[in-house]
Amino acid sequence: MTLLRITATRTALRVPFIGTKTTTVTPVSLSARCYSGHPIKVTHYESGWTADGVDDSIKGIEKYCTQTFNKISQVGLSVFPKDLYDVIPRDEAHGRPAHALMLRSHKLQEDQVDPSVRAIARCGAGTNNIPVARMTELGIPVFNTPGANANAVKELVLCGLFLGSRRVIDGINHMKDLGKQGLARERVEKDKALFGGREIKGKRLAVIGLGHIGAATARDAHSLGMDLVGYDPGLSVKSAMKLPRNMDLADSISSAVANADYISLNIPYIKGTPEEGGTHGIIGHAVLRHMKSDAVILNFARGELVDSVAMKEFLDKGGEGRYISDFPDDVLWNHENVVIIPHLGASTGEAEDSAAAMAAETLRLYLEHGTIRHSVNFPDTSLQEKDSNHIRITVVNKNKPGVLSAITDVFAKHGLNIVQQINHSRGEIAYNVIDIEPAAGDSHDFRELQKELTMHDGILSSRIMGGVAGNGYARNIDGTYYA
Ligand SMILES: NC(=O)c1ccc[n+]([C@@H]2O[C@H](COP(=O)([O-])OP(=O)(O)OC[C@H]3O[C@@H](n4cnc5c(N)ncnc54)[C@H](O)[C@@H]3O)[C@@H](O)[C@H]2O)c1
Ligand SMILES: O=C(O)[C@H](O)COP(=O)(O)O
Repeated sequence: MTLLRITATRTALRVPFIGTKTTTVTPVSLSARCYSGHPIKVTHYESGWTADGVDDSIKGIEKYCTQTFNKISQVGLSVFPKDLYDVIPRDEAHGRPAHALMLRSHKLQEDQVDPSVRAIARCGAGTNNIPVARMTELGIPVFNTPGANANAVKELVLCGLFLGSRRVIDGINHMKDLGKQGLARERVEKDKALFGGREIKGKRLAVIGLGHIGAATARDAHSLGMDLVGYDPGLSVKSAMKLPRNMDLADSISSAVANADYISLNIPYIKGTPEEGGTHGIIGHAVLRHMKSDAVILNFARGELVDSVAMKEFLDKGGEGRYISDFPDDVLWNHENVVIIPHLGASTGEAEDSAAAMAAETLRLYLEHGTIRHSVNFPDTSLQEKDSNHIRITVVNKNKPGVLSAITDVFAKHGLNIVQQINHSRGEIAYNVIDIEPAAGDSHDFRELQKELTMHDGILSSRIMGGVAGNGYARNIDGTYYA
């Protein structure tokens, strides 16, 4: 743990040796925090992740450790400066504690989240592979990368539109069969009648979910001459302004899909049925019965949104309906009116670079400055760094009465003046960024301050920032102090 006792003057912070190890760090390794260019001495409190014991495995680590699940773009990972971050694949970490986790579609288990993990970043949009509700209980922000891969997905949705209107895949497979038999030239003109299609111009597209992907799909479909209807009960003003001007907006999924020739699903997967507030199986019998028998359903959002059995019944009715999906499906995979793609929506170099870079920048902002943006469970929070000798402390607490005043009381008790602070809440959680500026000549016991702060009943964790990277974090796990 960092910063046990600090003796401050107006021009420099001097930290006397108290713990087992002393390091002198310069402002460069302080990740651009502002200590007016004066080197400060930081003492570690190396207790490891037990209340009192010392864990040798974390001694001497003076960088943030970001661990990756899935293959993450090197362009994105290069956002982490090498002097401040070690970035290692999880299966090469050999028990080294992580400060941040980065992943794509890996299904994260709670036991893969070390007690040292301060943040998790999903390089992509959907966070249903992360136990977000549990991370919120543990006070760990989960980030994603809104819009970073939207263009890639939109392009594959457009590809799906064309695949759904022309029997291109069946035709390609047929030509392979004929080629094998040496009959291609002889049969092509006769057999092409088997694979006739229709045009998308003038057809009606229903876009369910008008966020980054849905809005971009609507814009391009408009340029292709399609007639548009959308449904999104949470439509943001920003997204609404990006929609084609003559797009109809429906007040339910059922009314959006009625009369639509194509339906594009672009909504998040949320556990639970629609009746329970989730989106599991949202495209089931109740919605499918409103669809035209030749409707083409494009699912580049999540497989679980569609009730596969209900979809099979719809496709089996003998109409020309089709289902194009980016996700495996045990029921529909070999249906003649189904096209299954192996989750390729975001698999372009551009999208992988952009999502990884955004995730890395977001993690850096949080780890180095305490800033929160693009989080799916924490409130947006940003407090501009003051150009002075301040020390920044962040606190994650339960959003309930009395905790904020308890936090400020601890600072007052330690004779520390808060020069600026911000407190934002979201649902069950609240987050504070607090800057203090010890008066000239004062001596403060930061180890005790952090323990008192963190062990308050309503507090989940705290960080004293600006010391050695990776240190300065303490958690209150069910009344036990981990630092
Ligand atoms: N195939 C892929 O590789 C791939 C890539 C990126 C995203 N996705 C999926 O697509 C989803 C959307 O991505 P995005 O970047 O557009 O996200 P986004 O957050 O920008 O947009 C999602 C929109 O859906 C709306 N919405 C939520 N629930 C709804 C409901 N029940 N009915 C109608 N609208 C609803 C929201 O209000 C929001 O506007 C992601 O959650 C993810 O599951 C898939
Ligand atoms: O939600 C997403 O962003 C997509 O499903 C992409 O997932 P991937 O990064 O595993 O391709």
